[in-house]
Amino acid sequence: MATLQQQIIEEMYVQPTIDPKQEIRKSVGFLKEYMQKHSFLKGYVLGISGGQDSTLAGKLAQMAVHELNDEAGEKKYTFTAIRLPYGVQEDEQDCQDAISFIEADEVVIVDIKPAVDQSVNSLKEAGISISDFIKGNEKARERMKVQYSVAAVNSAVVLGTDHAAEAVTGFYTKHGDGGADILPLFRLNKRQGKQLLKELGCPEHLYTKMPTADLEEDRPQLSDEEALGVTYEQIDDYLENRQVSEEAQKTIEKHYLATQHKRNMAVTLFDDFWK
Ligand SMILES: NC(=O)c1ccc[n+]([C@@H]2O[C@H](COP(=O)([O-])OP(=O)(O)OC[C@H]3O[C@@H](n4cnc5c(N)ncnc54)[C@H](O)[C@@H]3O)[C@@H](O)[C@H]2O)c1
Ligand SMILES: Nc1ncnc2c1ncn2[C@@H]1O[C@H](COP(=O)(O)O)[C@@H](O)[C@H]1O
Ligand SMILES: O=P(O)(O)OP(=O)(O)O
Ligand SMILES: [Mg+2]
Repeated sequence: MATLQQQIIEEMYVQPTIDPKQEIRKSVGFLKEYMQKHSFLKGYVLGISGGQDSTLAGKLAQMAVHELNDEAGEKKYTFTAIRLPYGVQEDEQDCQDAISFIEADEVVIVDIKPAVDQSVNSLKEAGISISDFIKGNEKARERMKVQYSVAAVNSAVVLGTDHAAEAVTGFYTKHGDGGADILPLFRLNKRQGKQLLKELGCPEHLYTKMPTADLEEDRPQLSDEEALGVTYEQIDDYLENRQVSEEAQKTIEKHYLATQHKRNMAVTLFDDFWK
C-alpha cells in the first residue's frame, strides 16, 4: 500500500530530479501544440506579479509564441503580459524587470483597486462586512476576471502559474489565481522552477525573491512560508520523496487534505473523494 506521500507525488507528477533544458522544451512544446490544435486561438495572457512563477510561465509562453510565429512566417500569435496592481505595487520594479526578461509582445495594465473597493462597498451596503483576508481573495478573483476579459477580446486563453508545491498545499484562491485554462508549470516544484529560470538566463533577483501572494493589507508582503507554516525547501523535499521532519510532513498533509475540494470539480452526489 502506497504511503500518502507516494500517492501525492504521483498525483502531482513530480520527478525527483529534472533536466531543466528538457523541461523547458516540454512546457514550450505543450504551449505550442495547444495553440496549433485549436485554430481559433491566437495567444496566451498571464498576470505578471514580479514573482518567480509568473516570470517563468510568461517566459515559456512568450518563447512558444515566438517559435509559432517564426514557423508560420507571420505574426499570428501574441503573448499578453497583464499588470494587475492593487493601486501602487511595492515591488513594481520587479514586475518591470520580469516583463523585460520575458520580452512580452504586449503589456496591458489594469488597476484592480477601484473594482475591488467597489465590491467591498457594495457588500457593506448589503450588510456584509468582509475581513482583510476575504478581501485578499477578492483581489485574486478580480485578477482572474480581468485576465478572462483580455483573453476573450484577444481570442486567447488564460495561463495559470500553479505548480506542484502550490498545488499540494492548495495555496491559491479558489476561482482566483486557481482559475486558469492551461498550467504549464504543473509537475515542477519550487526549486525546479528556479532551475528553469536559471537556465533561461533570468535575472537572479526574480527567482531568489521571497514568494508572496501579497493579498493582505494588514500583513503586506506576507511570505507564503509564514502563511503555510512550512518552507518550500520542506515541501520540495517532500515532493521529491525525501524524508522531512514529522512536523513538516503533518503540516503538508493537513493542507493537502483540507484543500482537496480545490483540486476537484464542484462536488456532486456522485463524488466520494471527500468522504
Ligand atoms: N501564494 C499564493 O499562491 C496564494 C495566492 C492566493 C491566495 N493564497 C492563499 O490561499 C489561501 C486562500 O484562502 P482560502 O483557501 O481560505 O480561500 P478560498 O476562497 O481559496 O477557498 C475557500 C472557499 O472554498 C470553499 N470551500 C472550503 N472548504 C470546502 C470544502 N470542504 N468543500 C467545498 N468547498 C469548500 C468555500 O466556498 C470557501 O469560502 C489563503 O491562505 C491565501 O493567502 C495564496
Ligand atoms: N500584482 C499582480 N499583478 C499581476 N498578476 C498577479 C499579481 N499578483 C498575483 N498575480 C497572478 O496570480 C498568480 C499567483 O500569484 P501568487 O503570488 O502565487 O499568489 C501570479 O503568478 C500571477 O499570475
Ligand atoms: O506567482 P508569482 O509569480 O507571484 O510567484 P510567487 O508565488 O513566488 O510569489
Ligand atoms: Mg506572488
